Amino acid sequence: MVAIAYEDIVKAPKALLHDHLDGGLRPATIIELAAEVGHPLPATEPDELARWFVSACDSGSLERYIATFEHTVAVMQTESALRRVAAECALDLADDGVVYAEVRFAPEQHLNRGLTLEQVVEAVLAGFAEGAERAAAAGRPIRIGTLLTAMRHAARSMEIAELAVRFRDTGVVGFDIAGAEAGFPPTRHLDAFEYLQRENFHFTIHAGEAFGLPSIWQAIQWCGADRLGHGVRIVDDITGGVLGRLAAYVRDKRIPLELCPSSNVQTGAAPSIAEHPIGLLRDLRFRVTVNTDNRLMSGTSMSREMALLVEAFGYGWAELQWFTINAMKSAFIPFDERLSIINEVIKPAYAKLL
Ligand SMILES: O=c1[nH]cnc2c1ncn2[C@H]1C[C@H](O)[C@@H](CO)O1
Ligand SMILES: [Zn+2]
Repeated sequence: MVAIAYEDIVKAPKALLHDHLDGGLRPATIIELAAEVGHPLPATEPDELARWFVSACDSGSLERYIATFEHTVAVMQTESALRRVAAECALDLADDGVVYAEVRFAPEQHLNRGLTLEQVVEAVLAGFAEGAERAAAAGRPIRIGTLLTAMRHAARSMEIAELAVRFRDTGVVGFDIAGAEAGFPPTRHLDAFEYLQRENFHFTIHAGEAFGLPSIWQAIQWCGADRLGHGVRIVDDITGGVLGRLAAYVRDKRIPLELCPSSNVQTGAAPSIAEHPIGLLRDLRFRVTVNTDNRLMSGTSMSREMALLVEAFGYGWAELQWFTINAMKSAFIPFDERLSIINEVIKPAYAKLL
């Protein structure tokens, strides 16, 4: 098999479903914005700060990993900062060859300097639009959908779900809950999920990352999640290649798994990339997608995640196309729009590579 060059992975179109806005800031931007608001940082030089995030997140604990977001959330408290961070996010993803991305963030975390929830969402949407416009002008078109996240330890999920529905025609394509998983089961937010179902809206739930099967079961069978954020611990219901009832349900219903290999190794959800359950789940034909989670905290990108899998599992273009089409099929934008990206952008590009 011919080895795949990293530059070629960058050029190939990729689709990303699980990326946090506050987990993907440019280190230099954090430093500039922190200076403006007087927020103290653990490092003051971009490369050093980048290394600090990755090593602080390498602890094997989701809670300690999430604690590092203190430094990104602190500098995302004004309309101009939110707009800039969102625009740079769109540009960075487009530069990495991402043609479709769903980027999520929790509006409730950006109210410390007096913004309203609406102002926060409007600023981020304006930033994505600006970034996507600049990327298209540079010859790298990208479509970005926004997901609004509610924090699972807090009690604002209903309010955030209503906010998401209010912005459904202006760029918000779905809803999510995130934050520490152990002790905060999805059913805590059942009213929000039931509301979203009545509204015919889409949502994913972080589940099966730091907690196991009960979390996945609740997310799907109680809350009605369209997709699983991570969902990697579904392997606990697979023994010797034999699927238990929950794993069988997830596979039979083609429930998309938003797998995030590097992030999972950092938080201890997987021992290494080579031993990541993505290998098994792909072999068993689950609806597997590859994602970044937090590019800053993992020092990663979509191309890097793909390259790590190529190296660890010997994947070729056929597998990379499969992951990409799986993600595009599982996106929260309308079916006809998904199909046109698959048929007009993804398939023609991979046809030249296969
Ligand atoms: O992988 C994750 N699991 C649970 N929560 C997460 C993960 N990555 C980021 N978060 C949290 C921290 C962010 O501040 C929040 C919204 O993006 O979501
Ligand atoms: Zn996440």
